[in-house]
Formats: sequence, C-alpha cells, structure tokens
Amino acid sequence: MSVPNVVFVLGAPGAGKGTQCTRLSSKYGYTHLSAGDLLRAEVRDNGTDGALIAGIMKEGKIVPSSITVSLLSRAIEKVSGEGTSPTFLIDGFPRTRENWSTWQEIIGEKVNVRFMLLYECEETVCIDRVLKRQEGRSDDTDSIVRKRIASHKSSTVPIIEDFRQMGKLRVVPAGAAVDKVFEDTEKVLEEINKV
Ligand SMILES: Nc1ncnc2c1ncn2[C@@H]1O[C@H](COP(=O)(O)OP(=O)(O)O)[C@@H](O)[C@H]1O
Ligand SMILES: O=c1ccn([C@@H]2O[C@H](COP(=O)(O)OP(=O)(O)O)[C@@H](O)[C@H]2O)c(=O)[nH]1
Repeated sequence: MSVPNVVFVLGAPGAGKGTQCTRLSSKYGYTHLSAGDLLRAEVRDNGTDGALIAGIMKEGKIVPSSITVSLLSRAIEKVSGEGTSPTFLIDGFPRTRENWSTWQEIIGEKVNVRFMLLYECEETVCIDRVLKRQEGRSDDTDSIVRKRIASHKSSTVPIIEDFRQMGKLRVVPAGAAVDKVFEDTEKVLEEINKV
C-alpha cells in the first residue's frame, strides 16, 4: 500500500478545525484524528498519563510531545491496519516546534506530510465561538481559553511560520460562515488529489 498522506490542520481554539475536519471526512472519507480528542480519551480512560494530561490541559498548556506523538502514532497504525483511506487530517497538531521534531523522529517517513492547513480567524471571534460551544469541555471557560490563545501565539505560531517558510502552509480565512469556509477548504485540498 502507498504511504498515507497527512494534512496537519491548525488554527487558534475556536477557528473551526474540528467542524471542517468532520465535514471533510464525511464527504471525502479522509480519516480525522484530533490530537485533543486523543488526549481527552486518555484522561477519560484513566490512561497512564491521564492525570498529567488533565493538569496541563486545565492550564491551556501543551502536553509533552512524546505523549501526543505516541497516541497519534498508535491511532495511525490502527487505522492503516484496517485498510482505511490513506489520507489523514491531523487536527490540532503540531502545536510546537518540538511536537514537529518528535513527529519526525517517531513517525517520519512512514507518512507523507503534504502541508499544513491553517484556519485564520480573529481572536475575538474564536473566543466567542469557544464560549458558545456546547461540548461540555472543562477547558472552554473564559480564563482557560485566554491561556490557550496565549499558548497558540507563543508556541504554535512559530511552527506555523516554519511551515510557511518551507512552502508548506495553506491558509483559509475562517471568519466566514461554515459553508463558505468549507468551499475554500475544498479548493485547497484539491491539491491532495493531484499527483
Ligand atoms: N465558520 C463558522 N462560523 C460560525 N461558527 C462556527 C464556524 N466554524 C465552527 N463554528 C462553531 O464554533 C465552535 C468552535 O468550532 P470547532 O470546530 O470546535 O473549533 P476548533 O476545533 O478549531 O476549536 C463550534 O461550536 C462550531 O460549531
Ligand atoms: O497536540 C496537542 C493538541 C492538544 N493539546 C492540548 O489539548 C487542548 C485542546 O486542544 P484541541 O485541539 O482539542 O482544542 P482547541 O484548543 O483547538 O479548541 C489544548 O489546549 C492543549 O492543552 C496538546 O497539548 N497538544
């Protein structure tokens, strides 16, 4: 089987990553893996690092790369073994330069990272969306969302800029209605189906 394609999907909390990935996976059969969901599942299932992860998420900080990358690696291997679609949308990762270097060490050439898709959205819009989101997430509070936005700026923007420098960043404006953002995303993802 060919090496799976990977698209990293980034954007500030509330930019609409999960919403768009869900729609893309149902229309195109891509496999959506949310790093945040994998971490929350570890907490819920009382995994080895569950307590550590919960404490970090409560502070809006970033979980150590070794934990996140091994969860992603396991999820990719599991899905690949099922013979499912070889295109993965990895939502909410890499959030730091260190996340990316750990990914390269552990997963590296097993997959083909095509590009990073960035949902760009004004901070006030993102905060408003997170606070109205009804998913029962304990980190969707005013004070924690501000910490998450701060982590995004200090830790995630540098790795986004690295992808821009590598010519591997595709930007979609995310302030518009869901359908419009989806159409713009589809245009970007056409690239995946070529070559
Ligand atoms: N383009 C949009 N316009 C308005 N609301 C949106 C849009 N995209 C997502 N939302 C809503 O905003 C909230 C955050 O979206 P979500 O996809 O969970 O963001 P993220 O995964 O980036 O944190 C959700 O309640 C979602 O329904
Ligand atoms: O690669 C990742 C992805 C998520 N998180 C943690 O999980 C939280 C929620 O991330 P998610 O992508 O689910 O939600 P978002 O903040 O984008 O709404 C973040 O604030 C981080 O604490 C992390 O540490 N590493």
